[in-house]
Amino acid sequence: MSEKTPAIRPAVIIGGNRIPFARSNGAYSTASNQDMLTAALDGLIARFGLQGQRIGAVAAGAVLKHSKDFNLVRECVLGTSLSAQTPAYDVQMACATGMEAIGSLANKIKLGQIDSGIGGGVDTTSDAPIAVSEGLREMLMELNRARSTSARLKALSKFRPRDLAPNAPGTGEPRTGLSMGDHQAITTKAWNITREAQDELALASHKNLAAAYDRNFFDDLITPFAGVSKDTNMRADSTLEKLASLKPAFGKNLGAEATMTAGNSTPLTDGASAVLLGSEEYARANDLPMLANFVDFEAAAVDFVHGAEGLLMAPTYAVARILERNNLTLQDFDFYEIHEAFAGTVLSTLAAWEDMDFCKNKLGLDTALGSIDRSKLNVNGSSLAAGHPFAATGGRIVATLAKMLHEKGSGRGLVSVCAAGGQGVVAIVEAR
Ligand SMILES: CC(=O)CC(=O)SCCNC(=O)CCNC(=O)[C@H](O)C(C)(C)COP(=O)(O)OP(=O)(O)OC[C@H]1O[C@@H](n2cnc3c(N)ncnc32)[C@H](O)[C@@H]1OP(=O)(O)O
Repeated sequence: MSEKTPAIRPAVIIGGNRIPFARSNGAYSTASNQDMLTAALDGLIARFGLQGQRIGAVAAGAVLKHSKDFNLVRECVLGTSLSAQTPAYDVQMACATGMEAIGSLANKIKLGQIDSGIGGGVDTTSDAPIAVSEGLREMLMELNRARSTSARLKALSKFRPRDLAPNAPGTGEPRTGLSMGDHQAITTKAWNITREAQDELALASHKNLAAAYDRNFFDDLITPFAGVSKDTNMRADSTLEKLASLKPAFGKNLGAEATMTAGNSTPLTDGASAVLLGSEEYARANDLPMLANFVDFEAAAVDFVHGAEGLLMAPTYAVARILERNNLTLQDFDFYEIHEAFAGTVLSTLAAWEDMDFCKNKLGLDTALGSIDRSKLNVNGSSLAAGHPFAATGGRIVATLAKMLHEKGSGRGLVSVCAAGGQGVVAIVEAR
């Protein structure tokens, strides 16, 4: 190490805040990304007394955003009581946005570049950006440039009624045209994941989330927003019988083998989250709690376009690499937070880690990573129950896990988040 290389120091998770997540076109149907992320930040600021503070950096993002939100996160910061001298930037890595934002801030803290940071994300599918068609855009741009009546008429003459059809974003992968659910249906079938196993995982997610609310676990992690105080997708009264009765929503071409339903898939969701990180010195100087250390994170990507791997399987690769780098085994964890994009995603991921061929031939390991103790998986519920506002999920998971580790007083947690485009980000968090 050269004399100028900065020393690596711990990045500490101080705490988090999110607004309750709401099903799309429901309670937050008139709220914008800016409204929701600002609310999540406001709650964090109030909880930790950050009013007027210049934070080292705020990093967050949204998967779906309007063009007017080109500087979304900085605009949100300006709408809060943080010092206006707080720099902010947008991050976008599909559903791994929140993880990537938090990880990049943790690295800056570790290197001594900043003392404090707020990472998170927001998304709304209720206020999804609807773009005009290419034909209408070209006509409007020409009209805008026109300097004479004849030029304006010429531009207007190019209008075609069909150009009024709007372009709304979908959950389709641009390179394959398949929805993420249809991609997962292929993977779910390839790994022989049964409908029953998916429904059981979905039910456990709802029951675990409801139990966490019942023991007031979320009291210092969530602030109400727009009259909502709990995740609106949560169904504490869901049953295996009801889940078993639902029709397939994805992989319908698989006929009797189509196992993915609205009950074992995440719903489209609106929401926002924020997590405060800092150095130990910052936390001590500001009399703030230190819940856990954000130890390390790793990203991976797979070639799903040519069918070499399932769209949402990148975390299996990232986990193999982060374990090796940290000299850990898959069993060295007290909690596993595996984002439930679909129940089939979690179960395919677990099956892959248990599979000798996959671990040897795909992950390049000597042996299988093995199985995990399922009683340590998503113990306070996950995305199937809470919902999944794409970029906000990472912040929800990191804040939840840090609090779980703090309550336990020791141990280590593994985070795994899959993302569109065949990507994934995983992380290790440790109790202090
Ligand atoms: C983005 C990334 O980078 C990576 C990722 O995370 S990938 C994941 C991205 N997310 C997605 O792709 C979203 C996928 N989800 C969807 O598109 C939609 O939610 C969906 C197509 C699955 C379902 O939509 P929908 O038809 O509107 O569902 P919804 O009406 O709520 O539910 C259908 C039925 O299931 C029932 N149901 C749903 N969940 C239930 C539960 N847990 N228990 C009991 N019943 C349930 C509902 O009550 C409803 O029943 P009825 O017909 O009797 O009223």
